[in-house]
Amino acid sequence: MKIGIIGGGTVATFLIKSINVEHRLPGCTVDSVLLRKADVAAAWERDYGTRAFTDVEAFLSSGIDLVVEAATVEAVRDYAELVISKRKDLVIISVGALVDQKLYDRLNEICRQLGTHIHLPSGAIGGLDVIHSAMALGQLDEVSLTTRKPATSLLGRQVEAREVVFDGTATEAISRFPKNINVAIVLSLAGLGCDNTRVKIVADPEVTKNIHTIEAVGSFGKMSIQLENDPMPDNPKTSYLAALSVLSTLKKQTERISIG
Ligand SMILES: NC(=O)C1=CN([C@@H]2O[C@H](COP(=O)(O)OP(=O)(O)OC[C@H]3O[C@@H](n4cnc5c(N)ncnc54)[C@H](OP(=O)(O)O)[C@@H]3O)[C@@H](O)[C@H]2O)C=CC1
Ligand SMILES: O=C([O-])CC(=O)C(=O)O
Repeated sequence: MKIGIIGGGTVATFLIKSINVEHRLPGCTVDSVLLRKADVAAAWERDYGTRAFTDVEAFLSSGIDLVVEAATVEAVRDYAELVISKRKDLVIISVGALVDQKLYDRLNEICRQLGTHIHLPSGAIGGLDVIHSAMALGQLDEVSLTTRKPATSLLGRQVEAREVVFDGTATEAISRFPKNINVAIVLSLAGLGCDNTRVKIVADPEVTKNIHTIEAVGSFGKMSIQLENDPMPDNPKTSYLAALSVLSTLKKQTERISIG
């Protein structure tokens, strides 16, 4: 499988090192990367021997089978439709873009017409399997997410004491914190939707981890899961688990037996 990555930051670098340098996904290579700056593209070609493009059409024509978006919610808005229209499967990690129901419906319809697939990794959280099962008969009553992160990751400044910086719906949460709460949108899409999923975001001067607590109630019973995620050293907003979840999603594409 020939993979193309959009973005050249923390997750993209983790992927190219894991796949092309450490050969963690046999049969897969990152062949192309789409970046915004020519000097960064030149550095990627030099450092990783991959092809790096600043033009999206050239990137999509480079013989890749599947595209991983590892950039921003804006990049999803700009490129997702084009990628799947060229019959490339797409992995989206900046899931927050899909809070836009019109974009979601358009992408879904193109995939249906062309037989392409969009994969949304579980990212920095867990428990989506439970939410999915609960939704099989639509019997999920409540879902909530409480995210506690270092204040500097959320606000770009330190705070004196623990502070609730947001309490509302997933829809509002992602518009306020587009680089910190993509997890709320994947949770919403699996469950009750973005307007019916409660999100609380807490800036904490004490924590060094990204802590996500997910609670759900339905006909199955109750779920409560807490992740205490180690951050990526290069971008503490992003949890290591989020990068691992993209790698795991790619691995699943190569397997014949699906678990979960
Ligand atoms: N679903 C989940 O659970 C999680 C999702 N995320 C999301 O994953 C995404 C990637 O995270 P991370 O790698 O840590 O972020 P980084 O900020 O480290 O990297 C983002 C990269 O994207 C590049 N970029 C931005 N816009 C474009 C564009 N239009 N075309 C090509 N490249 C672009 C930036 O390059 P430059 O600005 O230099 O051009 C930068 O290199 C983020 O949106 C993040 O919020 C993160 C954690 C969890
Ligand atoms: O990585 C995390 O812990 C969560 C995150 O940034 C996001 O969902 O955008």
